[in-house]
Amino acid sequence: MVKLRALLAQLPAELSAESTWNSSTHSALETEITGLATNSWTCKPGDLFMGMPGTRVDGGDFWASAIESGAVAALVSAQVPRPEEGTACVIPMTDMNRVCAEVAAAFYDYPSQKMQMVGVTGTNGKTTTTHLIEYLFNHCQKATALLGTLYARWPGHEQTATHTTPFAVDLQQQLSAAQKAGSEYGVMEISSHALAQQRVLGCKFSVAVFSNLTQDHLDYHKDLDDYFEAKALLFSPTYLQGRAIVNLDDSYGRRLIERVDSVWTYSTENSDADLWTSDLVYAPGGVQGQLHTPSGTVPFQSPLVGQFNVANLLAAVGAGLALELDLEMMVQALSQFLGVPGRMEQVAVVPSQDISVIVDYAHTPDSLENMLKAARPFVKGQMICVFGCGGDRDRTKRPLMGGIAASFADQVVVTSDNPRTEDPQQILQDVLAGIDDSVQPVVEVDRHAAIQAAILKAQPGDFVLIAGKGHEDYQILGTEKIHFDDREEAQAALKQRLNS
Ligand SMILES: CC(=O)N[C@H]1[C@@H](OP(=O)(O)OP(=O)(O)OC[C@H]2O[C@@H](n3ccc(=O)[nH]c3=O)[C@H](O)[C@@H]2O)O[C@H](CO)[C@@H](O)[C@@H]1O[C@H](C)C(=O)N[C@@H](C)C(=O)N[C@H](CCC(=O)O)C(=O)O
Ligand SMILES: Nc1ncnc2c1ncn2[C@@H]1O[C@H](COP(=O)(O)OP(=O)(O)OP(=O)(O)O)[C@@H](O)[C@H]1O
Ligand SMILES: N[C@H](CCC[C@H](N)C(=O)O)C(=O)O
Repeated sequence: MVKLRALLAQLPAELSAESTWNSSTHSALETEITGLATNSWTCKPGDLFMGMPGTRVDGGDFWASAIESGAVAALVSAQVPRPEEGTACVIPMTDMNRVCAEVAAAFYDYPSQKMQMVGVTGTNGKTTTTHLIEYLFNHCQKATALLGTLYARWPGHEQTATHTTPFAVDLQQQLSAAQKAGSEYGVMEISSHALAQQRVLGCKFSVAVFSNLTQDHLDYHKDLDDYFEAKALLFSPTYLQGRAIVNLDDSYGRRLIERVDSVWTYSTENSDADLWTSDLVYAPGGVQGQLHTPSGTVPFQSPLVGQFNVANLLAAVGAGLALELDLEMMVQALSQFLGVPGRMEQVAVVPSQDISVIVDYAHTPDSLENMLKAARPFVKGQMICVFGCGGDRDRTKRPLMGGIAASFADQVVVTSDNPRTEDPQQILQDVLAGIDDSVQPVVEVDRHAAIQAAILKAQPGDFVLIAGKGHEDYQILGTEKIHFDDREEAQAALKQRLNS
């Protein structure tokens, strides 16, 4: 608990829109704040309400409802109409995103600065790399918290995540709980949205990883350069106070290297990098080779498949070495790390089936291509790709993904992903626009029927790759969220196949 006056005193002066307090502010300033809220509906007595400007409404306009629910005071954008003096404590501020992050970090007493933090950004690979880091660090006896797309977890605790990077209040609350539960290290996925919206402000990172930048989120970012600039923020002194670990094989990674002082590069094949691999042998059971690092060269083996996963493990080992973890111990742990739910996850039934079924979270052009290329060497028969594209998200990636599926798979089944509020048929048309007329994809708007058809029609030796939803256990149709899990759907279809 902290008095409002003490909390506000920690904010940079330029965030206050007015230099003097009015009389209703004075009594609130001496009141203890017991919690923070950014939603008027969930505001509790003793909370400080922060009204966030959104795309639909300005949360600040709901200060009256927050105060009625017991908020001690409200911080709002300067343009929000305020009450008459003496009625309620509503304080105008200049940049609510920044205010929210700074207040949250101060309220929870800067938890990230009591841990060694690793931030991972990039279009693809964040979830896999953060899981690898968590696994390697814990294997080296370093209690580590993980915050990302799937969940937030630390010793003795796990909760499902709603966003890749939590909003500032949840983020600081989770870091504080993780630190109090004994986490000495923390690893986080950091989305470009989070950086653009300053959700992570107040966090300091000892290590920041850049995996890659390819097309996604052009509904939110103006263009790829704008998307890159958002990701590059993580490597500025505002956040990074240690070493950058950057993918030398990625063109935006090479651009980033020019901007950072302390950097280790990694590459799956380029010996100019600080961490790189050679003598790679890929097999259905994983990959093995030589790992070259600033701490020496060692043989390694991993059950993960695909060249992109070699890049992910290089990034994870780099982060560990930057924090002085033992190379031999990390390499030993690599051989035991089996993967992440919904990433190249094999679906199997008993008795064993005559086809392979893989569920993967590829939902960008680059990851779809990587996934199909990684699987190809192991496909005896035909490679069948079932996929769709999310609604209310980057539309320009749809035809690109259609073209990639048609080029790299033998059969394409175009279906729905999470249509959200868009017309599902229109999304299918956007995907089909990228598929050459000579290809004849199966088009089935119902994802359940699409998965079932692909699995039932597959011939012995075929590979069915179901892309886009990975670990997700829901489907968003309109504004409704229903239970839907690609792995369960595939299992049911495989059982039907065995019984038919
Ligand atoms: C584009 C974007 O980031 N939008 C976020 C934004 O939504 P919005 O602009 O529609 O919000 P709004 O409805 O106008 O409301 C504004 C504020 O008023 C408040 N409010 C509203 C009504 C009311 O009665 N009372 C009240 O207090 C709301 O709580 C909110 O704080 O503010 C909302 C609440 O803070 C967020 O939930 C929402 O994220 C949406 C759900 C979202 O999907 N974001 C995605 C794109 C995202 O951030 N994704 C990245 C991952 C990307 C990756 O794959 O790399 C992530 O980090 O997860
Ligand atoms: N380093 C990589 N480069 C390219 N593709 C990758 C890489 N790692 C994983 N992929 C592919 O991208 C998909 C998503 O991987 P992952 O969940 O690790 O990425 P992410 O960055 O966390 O994605 P998101 O932020 O959208 O949750 C995987 O299922 C795989 O197909
Ligand atoms: N974090 C990503 C996930 C996309 C997953 C895909 N299944 C979809 O719904 O488009 C996003 O919000 O763009």
